[in-house]
Amino acid sequence: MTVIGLTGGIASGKSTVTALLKEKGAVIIDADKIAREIMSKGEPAWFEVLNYFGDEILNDDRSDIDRKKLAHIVFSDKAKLEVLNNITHPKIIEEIKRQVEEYKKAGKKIIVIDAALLIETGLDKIADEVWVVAANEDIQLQRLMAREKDITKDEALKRIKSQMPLAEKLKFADRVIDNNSSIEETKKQVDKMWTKIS
Ligand SMILES: CC(C)(COP(=O)(O)OP(=O)(O)OC[C@H]1O[C@@H](n2cnc3c(N)ncnc32)[C@H](O)[C@@H]1O)[C@@H](O)C(=O)NCCC(=O)NCCS
Ligand SMILES: Nc1ncnc2c1ncn2[C@@H]1O[C@H](COP(=O)(O)OP(=O)(O)OP(=O)(O)O)[C@@H](O)[C@H]1O
Repeated sequence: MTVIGLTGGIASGKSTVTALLKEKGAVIIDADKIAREIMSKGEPAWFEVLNYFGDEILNDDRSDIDRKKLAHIVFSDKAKLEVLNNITHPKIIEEIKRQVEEYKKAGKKIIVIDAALLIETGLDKIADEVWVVAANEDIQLQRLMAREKDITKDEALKRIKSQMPLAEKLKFADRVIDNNSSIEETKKQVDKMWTKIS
């Protein structure tokens, strides 16, 4: 049984790599999905987030948090990002740990935690191995802007800069997947790594 902590900057290719690992039989714990769930309407984080950021972060029919509005606020203001992190991270960490235990009990052999903030949240400590998906900042920016059509270059850069630099992340890496070239090249690296762990 191996717990892999898969990390990398925004749009570095984590989802692309986890999709390949899933095809091979790994189970995936997606931190972004958990973050959305713990902040959905009526959940404790929903109330805490609204309490601090106010109703203006709601969408027009007030049925949900407008993630674009919230992103605009927190990625332009370090202190506010820290408040959001302080509200959400303990809950995300708790849920990820719960899922890891559940999968272990179910006898799953390879468990992957897909989290951009794996190291920042200390979740690397519950992983047997840390894998870093590496993409240079210009590639990250290019792919992020192609994926999120309505994000401005300034917003994209702010989000990239709000994260731990790749060079720092690499210090924690047991394995590195270079995702600067084609998906085919990335797949070859993942295939090789899979044979080593399975
Ligand atoms: C700010 C929010 C509303 C923006 O939502 P949006 O739908 O635009 O983005 P999404 O949640 O899909 O995240 C996309 C990527 O943004 C980056 N990102 C998200 N949160 C953060 C953060 N707190 N700090 C730095 N980067 C972040 C990550 O690379 C992530 O993969 C949302 O990201 C959020 O609630 N973040 C706080 C929770 C968190 O830390 N999530 C990441 C867990 S690893
Ligand atoms: N090697 C590649 N060549 C071309 N495009 C790629 C490659 N790898 C990923 N992409 C594309 O780049 C974008 C970002 O990749 P992906 O969504 O896998 O990154 P991520 O790290 O999971 O992002 P996030 O931090 O937002 O969760 C996607 O649109 C994806 O299809």
